Amino acid sequence: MKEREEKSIIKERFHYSTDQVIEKPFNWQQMWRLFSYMKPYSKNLLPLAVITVLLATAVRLIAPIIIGVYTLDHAIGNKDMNLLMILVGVIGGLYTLSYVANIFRIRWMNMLGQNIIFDLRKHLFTHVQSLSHRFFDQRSAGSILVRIMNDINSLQELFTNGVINLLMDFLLLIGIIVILFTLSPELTIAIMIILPIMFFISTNLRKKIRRSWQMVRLKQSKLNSHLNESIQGIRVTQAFTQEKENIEFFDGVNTENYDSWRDATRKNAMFRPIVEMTNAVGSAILIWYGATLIANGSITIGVFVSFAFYLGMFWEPISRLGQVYNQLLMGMASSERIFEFLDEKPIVSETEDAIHLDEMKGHIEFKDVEFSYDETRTALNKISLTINAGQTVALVGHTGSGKTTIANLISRFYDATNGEVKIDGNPIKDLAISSLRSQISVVLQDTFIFSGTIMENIRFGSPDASDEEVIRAAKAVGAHEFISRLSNGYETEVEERGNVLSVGERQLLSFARALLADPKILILDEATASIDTETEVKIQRALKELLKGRTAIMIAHRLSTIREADKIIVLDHGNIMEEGSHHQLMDQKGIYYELVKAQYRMLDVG
Ligand SMILES: Nc1ncnc2c1ncn2[C@@H]1O[C@H](COP(=O)(O)OP(=O)(O)OP(=O)(O)O)[C@@H](O)[C@H]1O
Repeated sequence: MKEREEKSIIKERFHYSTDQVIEKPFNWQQMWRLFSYMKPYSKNLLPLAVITVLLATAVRLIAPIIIGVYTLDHAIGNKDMNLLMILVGVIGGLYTLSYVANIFRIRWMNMLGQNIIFDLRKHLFTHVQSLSHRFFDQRSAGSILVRIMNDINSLQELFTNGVINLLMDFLLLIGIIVILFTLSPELTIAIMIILPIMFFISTNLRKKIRRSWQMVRLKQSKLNSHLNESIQGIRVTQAFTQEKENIEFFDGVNTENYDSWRDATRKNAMFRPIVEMTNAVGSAILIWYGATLIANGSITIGVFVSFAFYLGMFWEPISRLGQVYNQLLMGMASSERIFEFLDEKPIVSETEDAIHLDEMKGHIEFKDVEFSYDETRTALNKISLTINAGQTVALVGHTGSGKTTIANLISRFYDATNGEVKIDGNPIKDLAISSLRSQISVVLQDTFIFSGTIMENIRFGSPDASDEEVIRAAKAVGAHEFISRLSNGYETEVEERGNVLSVGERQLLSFARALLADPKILILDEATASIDTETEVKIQRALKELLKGRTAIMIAHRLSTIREADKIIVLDHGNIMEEGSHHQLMDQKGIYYELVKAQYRMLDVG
């Protein structure tokens, strides 16, 4: 009992919520949208591939008649050796043509498939880059990765083989039916009896197959999300010795993934045998009824042989169409998920006539701004504040009081629910996002370091900066010293997230990165929290110089760092409680005074 309880706790630990199975019927509009990715190739690769398909299909359709009716009935039946030789030559020539056409078909189709996948992945990545913070708040990184990698990969087979097979098989099927009817309508009708049975079985299976492929994607996404989180959080896991529990949870997710695959492939595997069974029934009918027709003189042996050839070919496109249909179903499930992302509009968007502020001054105004991340809680409550250009303003308050939210609204990572944010007198919604953000630098406590060299990391926001400028920025924030001590100095490679650097060193890097971008507005969100006091003093000194001519918003819990700010704004539960300089607020003996006193008391105790 206890064991079961423990297990359920582990099961309850991770939640990956947003990737539900999207249940929609087969959707032609979506199909059309997917195929529209072929459009850029409609003048080169696509027509070339279609021509080769038409050639190969035509050869396959003509060959059985030549072999059956012409060779058997005419040449061999009439012992016409000349005709026989000509026919052998024609058959040889046709097969050579088909062979060459197939080589090119495969080459061109692969190129077409790869190009479409390349375009689609680029489109999706570009789109995801433009999406607002809210989108990423609601999804795990792993589930986004699945869509950009796995879902797009699953379309590869469809575009490389599926689409063209669809055309080829469709043409073959129609061609064969027309030829069979021309040769012997009654024998054709006899064989066709099986078609509806087959159709009925396959349509029933279709729905189940489609749903199970969707389930596979869902489970894969969950597995990916969990993997991503486990690896990123491995240090915490090990510190709390939760490896065993994590492995157990992973086993659960991995098993779910395995089971979903097994279920989908099992249903998938039923398709082919059904087609082959009906093929066998068709052959039996042909032999029995065909023999009767030969006996009563309705058809010749040549027609019978041609029929046998066509029958062999007839089931091939049907069976392959079944496979293509499965590919289509998988493709539909994936494309539904891809299009769901592509249809996601950036919540923060700009108007067509957005203003480009080339020389921002840095005057910020909040007027009755209300904001909530979700419907349940208010993060900011009718906030009004003014920050003059060039001022340094500190935001203080308890955890969760709304400091970062104010910074988020200034960078326009979110839009205010009510009220207005203005920069240099312009409503922020009227500004071009790139012109706004390129003049704002944000330094967060959790600094993101990209894989690459230290030099590249500092240069991240200002790709045109010279090495000298990078070094100057690093010196200005006191990062030069530790960088010089690294094995390769500025050329030292750091891995993703900069795990080889200390938190403080990463912080210094992000300072240099922010300053190099030469912003008009600098937002420092708990930026000096991980830096030792000595370095902080250095940075404070450097900052004084660097903040000249810029508007700065400093968010700090360590109140000693913000004493000299022009203005201190005290927040509580999304409301502004106090506003003024350090001395004014100390005189007021309000919340700020209490916070400062509390910190001094803590220091005294320490
Ligand atoms: N992405 C988010 N989605 C939903 N709620 C959020 C999100 N970010 C913050 N919140 C909530 O909004 C409120 C204000 O958060 P905010 O990050 O602005 O606080 P803060 O004052 O910066 O806190 P801290 O000092 O801990 O950084 C909090 O209640 C927080 O839980």
